[in-house]
Amino acid sequence: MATFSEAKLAEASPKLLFRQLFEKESSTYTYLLADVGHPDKPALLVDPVDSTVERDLKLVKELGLKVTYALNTHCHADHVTGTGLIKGKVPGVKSVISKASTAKADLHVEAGDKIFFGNLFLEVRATPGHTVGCVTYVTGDGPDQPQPRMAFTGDTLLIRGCGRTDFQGGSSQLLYKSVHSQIFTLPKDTFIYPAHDYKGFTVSTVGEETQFNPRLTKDEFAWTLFITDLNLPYPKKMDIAVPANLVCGLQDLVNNV
Ligand SMILES: N[C@@H](CCC(=O)N[C@@H](CSS)C(=O)NCC(=O)O)C(=O)O
Ligand SMILES: [Fe+2]
Repeated sequence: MATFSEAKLAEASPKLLFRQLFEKESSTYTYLLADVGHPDKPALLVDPVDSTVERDLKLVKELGLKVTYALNTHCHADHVTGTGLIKGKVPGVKSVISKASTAKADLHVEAGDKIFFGNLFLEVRATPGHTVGCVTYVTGDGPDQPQPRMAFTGDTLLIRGCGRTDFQGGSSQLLYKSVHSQIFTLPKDTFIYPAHDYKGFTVSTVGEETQFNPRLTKDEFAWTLFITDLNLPYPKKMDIAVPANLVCGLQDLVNNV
């Protein structure tokens, strides 16, 4: 006979709680997702920043959620990830990043992998180009999963923009291919949630970006000319951020061991 909690779990229908959080210094978005239809309210954080971990975990506590995973879309160059700090503060949280990133984490993911939180999940799409290990996390496809779908594109696709391709194994050819084959092929109503915004946008859709993204609507020749002539200064924190993010944001602890 099923116990009360097993029966409750079997009955539980997935229900997404979603919050978009912003870190001003690096213009980074962190996303909080939880299955609040599940008795444990399991949650995950995508691209947390070290300086806003306290804020994010306070919100998690207020909402009665249980964080199980802290994910990165890639090894960031402009800010230090909060995943290591979160692991230290919330026992049991597993850090997640792509295998191709070569960064330290509890879980290394590849294309097609699914990360479950309750009865909801994010699916991994490999979207290299901004860095060699960039991935896009897409909400699940299926009758119980939230619709329209949501794509957490990291720095691969920004709203009306995209990530630079001039460091960390970046490749303009790969970024173009990743966006066109892995993101623009999603249903048109799929929401685009990027890791940064420098222009005041919060959300877009696949349909909007396929029409209005000034970079990725170019043909491949015009795109290559454009992106190779971008000439952006390197991120100010790059020399601190990249080595720290290769060890889950815990460079100081690792160096002091
Ligand atoms: N000024 C910022 C860094 C800005 C920057 O280079 N952003 C990256 C994403 S973070 S790795 C990028 O790809 N930008 C594309 C663009 O078109 O702006 C700093 O100093 O941190
Ligand atoms: Fe980046």
